[in-house]
Amino acid sequence: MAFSTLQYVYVTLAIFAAGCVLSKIRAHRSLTPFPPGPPPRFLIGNLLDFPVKQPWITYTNWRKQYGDIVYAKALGQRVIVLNSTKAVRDLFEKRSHIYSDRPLIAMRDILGWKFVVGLMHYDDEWRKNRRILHQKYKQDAALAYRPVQLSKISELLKAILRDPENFEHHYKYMTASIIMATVYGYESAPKDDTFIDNGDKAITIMTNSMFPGASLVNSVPFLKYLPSWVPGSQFQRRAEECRKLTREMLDLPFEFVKRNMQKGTAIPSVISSLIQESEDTAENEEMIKGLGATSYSGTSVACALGTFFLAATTHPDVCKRAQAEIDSVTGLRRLPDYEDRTSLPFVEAIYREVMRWRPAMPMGVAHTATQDDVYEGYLIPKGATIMSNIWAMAHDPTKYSEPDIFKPERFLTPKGTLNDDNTILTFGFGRRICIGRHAAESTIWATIARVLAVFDFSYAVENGDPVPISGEYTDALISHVIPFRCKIQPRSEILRQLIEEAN
Ligand code: HEM
Repeated sequence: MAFSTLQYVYVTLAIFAAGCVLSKIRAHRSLTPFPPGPPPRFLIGNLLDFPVKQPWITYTNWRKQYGDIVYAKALGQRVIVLNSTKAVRDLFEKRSHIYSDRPLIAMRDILGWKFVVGLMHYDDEWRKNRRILHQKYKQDAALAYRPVQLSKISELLKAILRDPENFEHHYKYMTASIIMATVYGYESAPKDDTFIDNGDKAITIMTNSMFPGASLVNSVPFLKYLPSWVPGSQFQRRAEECRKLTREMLDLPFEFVKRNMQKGTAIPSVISSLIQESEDTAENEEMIKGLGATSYSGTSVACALGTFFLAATTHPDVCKRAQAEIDSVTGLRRLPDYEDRTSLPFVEAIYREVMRWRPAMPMGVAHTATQDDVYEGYLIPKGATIMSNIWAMAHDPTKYSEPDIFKPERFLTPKGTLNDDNTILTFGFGRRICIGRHAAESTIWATIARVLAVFDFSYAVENGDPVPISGEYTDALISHVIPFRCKIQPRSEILRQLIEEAN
């Protein structure tokens, strides 16, 4: 059909108008500066500035130099680091319609972790998955997991009593076994459990690979097309191993539940209820597998527990004060329970301080903006990787004096009651806030209360000298204290008996 003269005029005017709008946007964008940041180098930008070791410490130092919002760029990847609670709340919460997406992290797909809700794009698939998981982990739903949590904590107390030197293995194992029991109705073997070991290895590879500086392919995504024998693409071999472990992590526990459901022996669990509630299609099956494996994100609980064991060993005064408080409530006749929580303000303060002092995910999980935005006069470009530096917020000296010191009293009023600072920053922000935070909190709080109720901590002694503890942490997205030695013993004979009788 031929255009009339009038149609030509309309089309020309429309193109002219669109051109004006676009050039206005470009002009606006070029006038608005990026936030300050380290000066880029020729061609490679800030590639060498992205730290691999303890990135949160470098980013916190950047705050002193460049402020609360820092910008860096390497090979096309734009990174914004938010170093203050205000900036994070302003963007991730007040403008959550723009800031709830996740950046494209090349390693996510290469490692086979597309299914995990925490790394999905802000789209309908994420909405559907998040809604389902929310039903299973919201505050009142999480109450259902308490009996399993308490019984696994009792097993932990017994394991420490029997074999105190391996306390790290015991609390990590407990964390994983709570997930396996609640998510799959699966009782894990005391050690060398295939489900737990597979998941652990896959998560370790994944969380070590997620930061911008952790693997070159995160900055240069086309490297993923290189075969593994090409120098610089060693990550392909690691990825192959991770994909195999991840596939097993998705399939094996799911098949275990399905088999037991067919035999009529399945223990009720998150996965058995999802199977019952959904239509039996291949698509649903894959989604349920992904939801099950997403729950492995809960292993960050172990990092918080590692911090608690570290603080308990290095702060005997804190333990003594907590124990006096617990004894006054339990009368040394029973273990503390969730009903005692409001009567134990100092134990609560320890929980808050454990989460603040060494946040398990010091850089949170990166968000991205779905459109260009301007904040405090700076351009936040669409698609930039935006990291919340939870470490910097939790160590802000204007809010927490002597932030590097473990001091639970900072959460108490002079009268000894709790103050109103009850936000746990390390669970993240906005629409992507941690789904499992209520379940995580129950496990961590009850472990702290029960372990302190029955055990004393001190430094391990070798040749008459205390064995020093470095107190250093791993560099990954989920950061764990480097293994250390300590001495753990029951506080008294009566309490030893209480541990042996606990169930
Ligand atoms: C100490 C323990 C935990 C910590 C520190 C933690 C921390 C976090 C953080 C920082 C985020 C990202 C928030 C953001 O984007 O701003 C997150 C997301 C998430 N967490 Fe946790 N988490 C913990 C335990 C758990 C547990 C027990 C589960 C069990 C289901 C869980 C499931 C999830 C899921 C599914 C997401 C993704 C949410 C989304 O992207 O929509 N987490 N968590």
